[in-house]
Amino acid sequence: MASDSPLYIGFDLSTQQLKGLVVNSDLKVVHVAKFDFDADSKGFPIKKGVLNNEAEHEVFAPVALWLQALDGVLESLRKQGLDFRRVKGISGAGQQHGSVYWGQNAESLLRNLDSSKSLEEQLEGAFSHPYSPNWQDSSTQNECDEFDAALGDRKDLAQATGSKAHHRFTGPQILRFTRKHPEVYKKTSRISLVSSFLASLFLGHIAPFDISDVCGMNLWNIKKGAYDERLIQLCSGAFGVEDLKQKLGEVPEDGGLHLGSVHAYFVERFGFSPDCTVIPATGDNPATILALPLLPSDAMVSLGTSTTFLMSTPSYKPDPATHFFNHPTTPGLYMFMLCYKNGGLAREHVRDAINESLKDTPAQPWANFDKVALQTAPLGQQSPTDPMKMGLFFPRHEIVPNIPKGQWRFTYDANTGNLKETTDGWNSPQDEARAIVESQLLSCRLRSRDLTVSPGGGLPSQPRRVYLVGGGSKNKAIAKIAGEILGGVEGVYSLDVGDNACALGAAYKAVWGIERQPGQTFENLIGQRWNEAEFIEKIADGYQKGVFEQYGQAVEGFEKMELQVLQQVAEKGDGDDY
Ligand SMILES: Nc1ncnc2c1ncn2[C@@H]1O[C@H](COP(=O)(O)OP(=O)(O)O)[C@@H](O)[C@H]1O
Ligand SMILES: O=C(CO)[C@@H](O)[C@H](O)COP(=O)(O)O
Repeated sequence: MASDSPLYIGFDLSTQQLKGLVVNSDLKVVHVAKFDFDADSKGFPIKKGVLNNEAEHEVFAPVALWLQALDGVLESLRKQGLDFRRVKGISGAGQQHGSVYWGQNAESLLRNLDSSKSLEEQLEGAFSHPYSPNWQDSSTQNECDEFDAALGDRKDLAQATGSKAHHRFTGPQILRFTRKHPEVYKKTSRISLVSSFLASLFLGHIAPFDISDVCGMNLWNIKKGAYDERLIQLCSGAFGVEDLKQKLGEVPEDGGLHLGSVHAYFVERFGFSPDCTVIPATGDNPATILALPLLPSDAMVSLGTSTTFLMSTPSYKPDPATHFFNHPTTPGLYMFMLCYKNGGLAREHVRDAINESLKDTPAQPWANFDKVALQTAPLGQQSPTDPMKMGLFFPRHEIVPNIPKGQWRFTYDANTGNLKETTDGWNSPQDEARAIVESQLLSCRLRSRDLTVSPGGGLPSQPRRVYLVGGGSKNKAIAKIAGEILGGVEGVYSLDVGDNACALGAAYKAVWGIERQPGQTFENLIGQRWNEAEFIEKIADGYQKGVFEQYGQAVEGFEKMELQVLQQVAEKGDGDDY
């Protein structure tokens, strides 16, 4: 490639870090920089990127932290030798659902950014509220109940917005905000999602919401392609519909829209070209499905702080247990998603417990976890007549299903259907390495089975391929178990970019936004340039006859186990009952 050929940057503003990844028009990665919130930030008492108010089940992140991180990542890219003049387009991905509350002076502070000062110095005062509610927050049960009831019940809400009410969704969060901080809400000029916040910084004015990420609010009526008036009415509380609509702003349909040129701050401070164009940033999960030309028969599992299961599909089949979003680039397609709060951090608890029980601190912290997980038989069954061991391991209030934190261990006899809550026969924590991975993946299989089809040849319904992405995708033990449980006729794959899939998807979105021909879809453009042999690697077998069917029986027990736990917590007046 010529030394002045175009480059594109995708940013990923996730829970624990901000990444910036640069690609060329051939989709090859040429630079990656990362700012780890806990390790690299100064002045924020955060842990794993967030702050907690346990008493109210609140989880939130300081917005100024992200300003510090953005200058930090751009500085790292400069040190790596990135020639910013070549960057033709920028897009991004933000952790979903988080909201940023801008003060009255926001537009003027953004417009007048001074390149001799840092973003943090200049914009610290641009917010009416210094914190962004995080997707791990579960403070909004009352508001969720009101959202579910607003259109009838949770099924009706899911039908309209793609999801039932969820604690982390922005609509219930805004409603709670109007009640907890009415004076601050009154002084708020605009509300951004984390994705549109990121785009706003580059633009130097407040960017609109993205057509996919807006579906994570419980406010957008997907089939109507507009805000749902009844939900806006509810969410605006005492402040009125027009006021809220003005705070939220318009939502352009085109995910490749040219929002405008990068602000002079970035031109003067880092050497961007003044005609570098900002393309809408989307949610981190929608961006992840853009990291490759994903087919409707494929599944992606993102093993980040959260575990998410993602598919691209032409069918809109909303259900209270799942999520549907508009596809980030392609009208007529949807993104199907399951999201587990107890993903990476829950697996880390088991990993640490195993290392502790072995009194070992291995150089590769996952070494013991992996060894034990692979030594354990599927479902802990030494022989087919043994009962299956299965459990739920939730150090945090879980989303799917809505169950408060806790641990539950069961045995299940698939022949008799007998399910028993017991720790008998469990060797904890060793048995939990395999059990926690199985638990997360059995839940994915249970909830995605209606979207998968038989690949033919008499094989059972399953994905064509399973792609693993996110921090946990480098773990071969998890990949092996994923293939055994989810299947995948062609196998389990990881992306060459490892845990940077989300930033890569954002960078590809920028390539598409700038280089597409009129009417050219994302799939078409990326599909033509995609170099499969170079970009992905098969890391585990997928469908294996026998074990796949064994896990098929386990799914039945797993469903029963969840229902039993849901009933127990409902009797205690905790959680809810879908
Ligand atoms: N070798 C590994 N095996 C399993 N999990 C891992 C491994 N390496 C990193 N992880 C997990 O990856 C998570 C971070 O994933 P990442 O996708 O980078 O985060 P984010 O959610 O912030 O985007 C950590 O919580 C960690 O548990
Ligand atoms: O809440 C969700 C999706 O609904 C999470 O997936 C967030 O989008 C944060 O993701 P990571 O930081 O784990 O990537």
